[in-house]
Amino acid sequence: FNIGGFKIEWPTKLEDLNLYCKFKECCNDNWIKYNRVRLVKNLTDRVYGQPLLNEAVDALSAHFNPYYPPTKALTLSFHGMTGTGKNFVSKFIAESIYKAGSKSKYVHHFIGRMHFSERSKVHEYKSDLYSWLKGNMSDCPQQLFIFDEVDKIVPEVLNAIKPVIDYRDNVDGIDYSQSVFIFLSNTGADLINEHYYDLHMSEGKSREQLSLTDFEWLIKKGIFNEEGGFHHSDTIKNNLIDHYIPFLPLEERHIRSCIREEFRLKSVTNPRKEHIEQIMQYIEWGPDSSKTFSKTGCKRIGQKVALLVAKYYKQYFTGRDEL
Ligand SMILES: Nc1ncnc2c1ncn2[C@@H]1O[C@H](COP(=O)(O)OP(=O)(O)OP(=O)(O)O)[C@@H](O)[C@H]1O
Repeated sequence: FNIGGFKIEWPTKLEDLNLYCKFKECCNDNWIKYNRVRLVKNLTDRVYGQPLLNEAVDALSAHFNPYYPPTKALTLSFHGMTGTGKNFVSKFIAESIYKAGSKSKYVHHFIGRMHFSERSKVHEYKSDLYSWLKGNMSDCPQQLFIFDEVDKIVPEVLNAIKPVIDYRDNVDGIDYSQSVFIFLSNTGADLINEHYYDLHMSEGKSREQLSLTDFEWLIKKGIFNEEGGFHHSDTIKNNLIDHYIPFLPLEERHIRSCIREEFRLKSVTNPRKEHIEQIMQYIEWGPDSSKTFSKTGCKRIGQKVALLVAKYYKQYFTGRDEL
């Protein structure tokens, strides 16, 4: 409407009100801005034994390069055994893009076993997923979708996202190219572990000397053939996954670092040696005879440390010896 010759437009969405976006998350640069430095710092300081993540960082930096807008959604597929850091790293990625981190309304987390596991519902899942993605992206094109436990997703469901992650500017008038999809699974973990073990033992390569090409072909072959969400999937057939990132199995030095970090998070900067050893007792090692890797990575270490800190609270925080 017009007041004294000034044209005033009534906002159609709450987000059009500047004040609203100061306090509530909106789809703009104040709330969504990729921060490479923050991501690198978190990965370097807090994630142990995964040097190949550098490639994921480069992929994200290229995707968010303001001078070369992306031509398709970025798709990363993380593979590795349990407790090696797939969810942990996804959280840091969310924090590097969204001010609100994983709590952002633009970050979506699906869990295979919980959301897409019933074979009889495959058609329903596909159409629901497609319309849901479309709805969200029409609201804001910069979304992060994390699909956890892809190996538990009924095969074919993920074919529904093919049009969304394909090389197209827009589908039905919606721009999908700015979004990021991360798929997490244990699929291919045995192949990754065996291959790493071979490279390490027979060729003497350290994990820092490895590159993505040592693993990508292996993972791609494995996930296409193994049961699960990518089994014979169109997404793989059409090369729509941009990078397959292997999460390497963790060794003793990494597990010790995880234990120390968990103590630090509970304000214990100088844990007792015997307490560290006590937690090491819980860890199961493999493969069979060599016992080089933790079978559960750093999973559950946080809970074990919490238990010890609670039990020895007085010793740690008051300097007194009684329990
Ligand atoms: N590489 C790592 N460096 C440091 N901490 C780690 C690492 N891997 C796992 N952790 C610790 O273990 C916890 C569990 O790891 P996370 O949930 O990321 O495992 P995951 O690979 O996603 O396992 P799953 O396949 O079972 O889902 C993390 O919250 C983190 O505290």
